[in-house]
Amino acid sequence: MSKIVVALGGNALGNSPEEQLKLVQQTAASLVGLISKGHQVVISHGNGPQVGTINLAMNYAAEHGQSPAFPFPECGAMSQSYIGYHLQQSLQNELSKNNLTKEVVTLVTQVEVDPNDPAFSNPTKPIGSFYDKTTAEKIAKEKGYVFVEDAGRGYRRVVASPLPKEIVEFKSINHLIEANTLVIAGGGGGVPVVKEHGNYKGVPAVIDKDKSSALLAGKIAADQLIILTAVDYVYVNYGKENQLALTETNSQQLKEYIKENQFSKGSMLPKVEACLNFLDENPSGIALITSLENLDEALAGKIGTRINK
Ligand SMILES: Nc1ncnc2c1ncn2[C@@H]1O[C@H](COP(=O)(O)OP(=O)(O)O)[C@@H](O)[C@H]1O
Ligand SMILES: NC(=O)OP(=O)(O)O
Repeated sequence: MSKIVVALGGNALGNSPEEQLKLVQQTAASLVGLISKGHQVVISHGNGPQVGTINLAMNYAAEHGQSPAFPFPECGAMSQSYIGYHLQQSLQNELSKNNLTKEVVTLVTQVEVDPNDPAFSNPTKPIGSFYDKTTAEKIAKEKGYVFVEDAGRGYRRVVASPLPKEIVEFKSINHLIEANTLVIAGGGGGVPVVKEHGNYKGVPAVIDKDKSSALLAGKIAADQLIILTAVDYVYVNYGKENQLALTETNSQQLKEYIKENQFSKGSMLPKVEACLNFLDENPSGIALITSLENLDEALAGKIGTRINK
């Protein structure tokens, strides 16, 4: 039996609640397949597009006098319950279909960050929709948001993405795992909080969920970290004619590729860094980066980038 942390990419979860539910249902079938083989699975997920959409909607309602203003950390918490609800329901239905008895729970998770993290003055985390350059420039002017080009897919608003330091609810997550409950935790990387005079306080940022998932995987001594996104492999020379899929690789080789700037900031780079962090914590572990839609094929060893220490 292996202990496996599976992190679902926010961008791989579609563009609407309907698309997301369909993709989550499909992934739930693969995850329950793992559980039925006796593996212990812990689930986390991203929230980039979702928290951006929630924030946009809340700001719009507030600007039109139809709702009070909702701070950014509250939007992060909403994204955890929105995605957690889809995951929870899909997993419950799939477990029941397979005659498996297991509790499923989503834990609203706060993750402590350093208030002096330099990330607060250098936004890198893409959130919300993709825009063309002209529209992005117009919104940036109107709202003061920062936009960047995101891995060849268009322009997106970026927010600060401080490093995760501590998972506030870690003990509860661990109790639930030990009680054989299927836990969904650390959604959207966790709602970022700082400690002020001994009290936690939410801060406007989006923690990279791959980094939080790696932290969680290290803390529970997971054997595997599986990062599910929109591409089947990590590539070198991504998007170029000589693009090459990495099937088996290791920390040393990936560090060399990072030096060559092979992985885009705010998308593939944090995933690769998260895998390196996990393998530093657990050198006998395995990290896998592959697509959400083809998880079964990846679990069968047919696709995906496998990373060893
Ligand atoms: N070297 C690379 N190999 C594979 N994908 C890359 C690479 N560089 C950038 N990407 C982009 O990174 C994306 C995954 O990051 P992102 O969309 O932020 O993930 P998530 O699914 O966690 O939301 C891929 O869909 C791809 O567009
Ligand atoms: N929070 C986070 O890392 O989200 P994505 O997976 O959507 O980038």
